[in-house]
Amino acid sequence: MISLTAEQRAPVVEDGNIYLSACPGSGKTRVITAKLLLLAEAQIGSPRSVACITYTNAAVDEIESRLKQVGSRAIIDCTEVCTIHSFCLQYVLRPYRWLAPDVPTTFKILTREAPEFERLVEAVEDEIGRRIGRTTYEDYASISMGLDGEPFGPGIERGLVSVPLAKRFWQFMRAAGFIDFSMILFYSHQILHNNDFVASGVASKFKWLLVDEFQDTSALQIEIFKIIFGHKKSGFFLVGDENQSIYGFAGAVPEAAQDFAKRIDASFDFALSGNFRSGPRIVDLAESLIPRNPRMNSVGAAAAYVEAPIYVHVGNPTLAVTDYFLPWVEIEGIPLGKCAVLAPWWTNLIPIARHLRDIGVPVFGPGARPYQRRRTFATLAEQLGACVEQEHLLGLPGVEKAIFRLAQEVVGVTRFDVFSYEGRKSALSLVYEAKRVALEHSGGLDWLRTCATQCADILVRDGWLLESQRALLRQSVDEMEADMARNRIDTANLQISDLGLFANPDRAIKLITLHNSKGREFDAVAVICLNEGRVPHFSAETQEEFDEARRLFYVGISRTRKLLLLASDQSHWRDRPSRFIAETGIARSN
Ligand SMILES: Nc1ncnc2c1ncn2[C@@H]1O[C@H](COP(=O)(O)OP(=O)(O)OP(=O)(O)O)[C@@H](O)[C@H]1O
Repeated sequence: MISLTAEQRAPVVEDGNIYLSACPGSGKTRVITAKLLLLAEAQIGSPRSVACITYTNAAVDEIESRLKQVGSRAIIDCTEVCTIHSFCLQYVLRPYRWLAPDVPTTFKILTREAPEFERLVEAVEDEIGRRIGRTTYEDYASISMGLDGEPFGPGIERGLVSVPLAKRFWQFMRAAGFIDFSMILFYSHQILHNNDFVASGVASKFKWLLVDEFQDTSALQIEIFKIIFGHKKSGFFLVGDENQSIYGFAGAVPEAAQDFAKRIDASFDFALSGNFRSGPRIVDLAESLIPRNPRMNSVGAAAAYVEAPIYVHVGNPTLAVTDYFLPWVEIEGIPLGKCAVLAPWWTNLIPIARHLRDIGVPVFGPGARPYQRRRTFATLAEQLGACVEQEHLLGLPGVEKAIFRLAQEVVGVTRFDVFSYEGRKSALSLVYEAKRVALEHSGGLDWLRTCATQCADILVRDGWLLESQRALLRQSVDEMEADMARNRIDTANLQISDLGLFANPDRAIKLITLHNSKGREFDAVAVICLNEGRVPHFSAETQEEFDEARRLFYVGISRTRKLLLLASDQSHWRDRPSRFIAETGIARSN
């Protein structure tokens, strides 16, 4: 069974709809898993299930693996752990696509990483004779379809993508047989809203819906939940932290989340205030920034962490990492793989990643890869690079996933049989070949070139690639080389282990944006670029925008267990440290 504290157990054993407010590090995942087990056990023998809807695929994996450790087969069969997008795909959009005529018949999901994404953006920009700028792709990637079917998001707000252009992009997307993540929600909502029998079917299937990170639920998701709730067959267990709501720009509406909880008459009597992650000095700092009621406290092993947070104001952000953070983690004996540098934007992280790589510090994050991740051979090469170094074969599932992705991208087919005996044999052949090639070519680039040719032979032989596609991997290595030349990488010194690092980042320091750090934890964290104009962003005008920036800062500082370094710098607009530094009351230490 899962061990819980009294405050964790209380909402688990309570009946009825609940909105659980939970502080950072309070074990939300543990509580949700315990609740899921309890509710699913009651469904054994009935056709109904319990859905647990989480924010990311990583959270799905974590809950599923915990379930497998503690739940019986019969219980697990009564659960469905998924993101809201896969929930909608599985129970609404795939089975009832014919009720949404705008959705292509056999649609695929367009992600930012798919090569078609950039091609479609280019087609739209071509039409108006505009050249692709530094941020064009990201501007398009930031756009979502709202409840009313209209585009919204930072790209629109900044005026870089007009509404007609966004709609043209969507038109091209659908014509090419794709929809994006926001469309999954939009069309699912449309189907549920217009077709009572579909909504009733979903509500009948799920006795309970457990929703994690409820504070960042978008208006569309809430409308979907409202429809399901309207059938009066399903209960809701909502878990969230209103102080960690950071996705307003992407459509999250914290007040709408609270309104929904009130509408379903959820009990607000439960709160988690024990933080198992961060030491008391870090908790005090977070409390100065955003006081909670009840107050957050360090509990368990975290209560014994003694280090106080440090604040520095330096010449540039890289110095904060090299001159303060790295020496500190070394003195404290914290492995690099358990450290993270967080910044407001990924563009802040790129020069730091490059510098750290140049001085031999293994890094994982934006700008760390010397070539573009979406290159056809990149993922498989990285997985194989990781296996070359290992005696054991724990990297095999990673190789299988890479073959799966490759077949999907290149051949355009979904080959689940990769995860069978045949796939395992191919993966093993690739690993042995990669190891053999490494004996002959120890330099990263030579290894990459030879491996691409040999791997293509194996993949064609085993039927994962077509004969006509044999040359693609080798061509992809040429593209990777061109990327590296553009990035002025010293390819003569590229090691196989440099490639392997991206498949197996355990020993690398993580460079992450504040937004992407949500839900993660590290032993040591440096939050950098804490200047006015960055946090809060210079475009912030309304109180709500300032409040969201404060919450973003709060998410960042609450990711660490032991060490916290905050840094502002002189390289930015007016050099003024973020107002939130003063709000924490932390003294200037240099
Ligand atoms: N009852 C408990 N006993 C011991 N450790 C616990 C307990 N509950 C949670 N923890 C530990 O606390 C840490 C934080 O848990 P978790 O990651 O679920 O936090 P969270 O509430 O999701 O945090 P955040 O919202 O900040 O992401 C984990 O390392 C977890 O193992």
